[in-house]
Amino acid sequence: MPSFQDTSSAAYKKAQRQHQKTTKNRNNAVDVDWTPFRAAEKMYKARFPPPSLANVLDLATLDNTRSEELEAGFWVGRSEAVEFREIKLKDARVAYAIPSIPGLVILPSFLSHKRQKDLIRWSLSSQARHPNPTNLDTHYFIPEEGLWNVSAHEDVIVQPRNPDPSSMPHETCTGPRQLINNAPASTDNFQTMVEMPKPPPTPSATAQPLPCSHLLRKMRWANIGWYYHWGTKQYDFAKGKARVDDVLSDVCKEAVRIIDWDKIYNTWDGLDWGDEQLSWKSWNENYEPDAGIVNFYQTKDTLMAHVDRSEVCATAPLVSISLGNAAVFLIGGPTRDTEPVPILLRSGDVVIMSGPACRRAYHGVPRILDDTLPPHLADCGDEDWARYASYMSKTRININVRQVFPRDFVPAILL
Ligand SMILES: O=C(O)CCC(=O)C(=O)O
Ligand SMILES: [Fe+2]
Repeated sequence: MPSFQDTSSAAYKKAQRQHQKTTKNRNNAVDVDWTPFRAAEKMYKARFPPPSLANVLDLATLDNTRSEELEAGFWVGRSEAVEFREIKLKDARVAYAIPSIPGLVILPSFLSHKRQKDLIRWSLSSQARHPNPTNLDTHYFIPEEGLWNVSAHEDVIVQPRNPDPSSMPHETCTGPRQLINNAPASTDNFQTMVEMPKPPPTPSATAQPLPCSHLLRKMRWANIGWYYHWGTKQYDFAKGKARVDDVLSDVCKEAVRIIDWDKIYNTWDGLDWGDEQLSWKSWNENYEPDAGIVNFYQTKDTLMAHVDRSEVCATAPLVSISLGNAAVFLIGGPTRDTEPVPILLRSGDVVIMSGPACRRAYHGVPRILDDTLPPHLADCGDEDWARYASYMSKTRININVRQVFPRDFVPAILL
């Protein structure tokens, strides 16, 4: 048993004291915003008592080749925690569908160890840099080569943008991603969305000069493809589109193509596909990712419940790649009132969120599980990997890739 779960250990007692100190003056009034989703988030987020993972679906426990990885980390869930359906992939491997969430497909350990390393390298050294915005660009003069590449040579001090403090609302650059309820995008409101002003975000008045290595720990996201405007929660199509890297695009297409979507959707009638009726029949041929985000989580970071509804296509697969430390992922239904299913996502796992129900399901990441970096990503004496291993020891990366438009919709802006 890990020491923080052993009630007689010093580590447990220390956590208990800390918990008592921080909760001493807390107002215990009934939380008016209480929902089943919020309750689950709170439970998995808690530092004390540490959450039990007994109800968390951990598909890695079914795979003997992952036992070393499971033994190296403290946190393990259960394969019996949630009902699933096994789906044979076209290459004889298996994926898992969750009957309560139509369109959710989990491909455990889909990426080889080498591919995981390649995508971690790509995230930090190729994607989190100009011309792709990151959360830090608004607030800091980030060097064009990106923080990762610059700090390989010298831990230079990065200067804040220092705006006129009297002219803007207070905003910080490090907190969790701000998630507000935006109207879902669709082909009907596309033109209105394009015309809506997208003012640049305001730099923080309080950002201090910081060394690259320190700022890297504050990096939360890097943009992929179509530029996302966080202020309006809409894509800023007028800005054009950055290239989606071929390697990433190929990984995502491979994940979508290896699934026989008939096996997924044959069992589900009654889903409301709107104008995108039977669109899954052609995903194997025409799925094409063109936008996304690389999420960087440090072990204390969380991602609150949200729905990704900025894409004009509301049903095409969203491919979500997990790298580094493991996490608890929660996914529920169309409101926060649906009790979410907890799923343990480990490095190399791919999740596909597809179809009208799953793409509109609330989901979030309440917990990054510390000390779960798998042995194959740890420092192996390879000089080139050592810096990645050190950064990844406290990090989870999620590459979240989307197709913005339905295949038969060609917006005027693209003509
Ligand atoms: O980190 C994850 O697994 C999910 C990320 C996510 O939901 C998002 O980027 O919209
Ligand atoms: Fe999401």
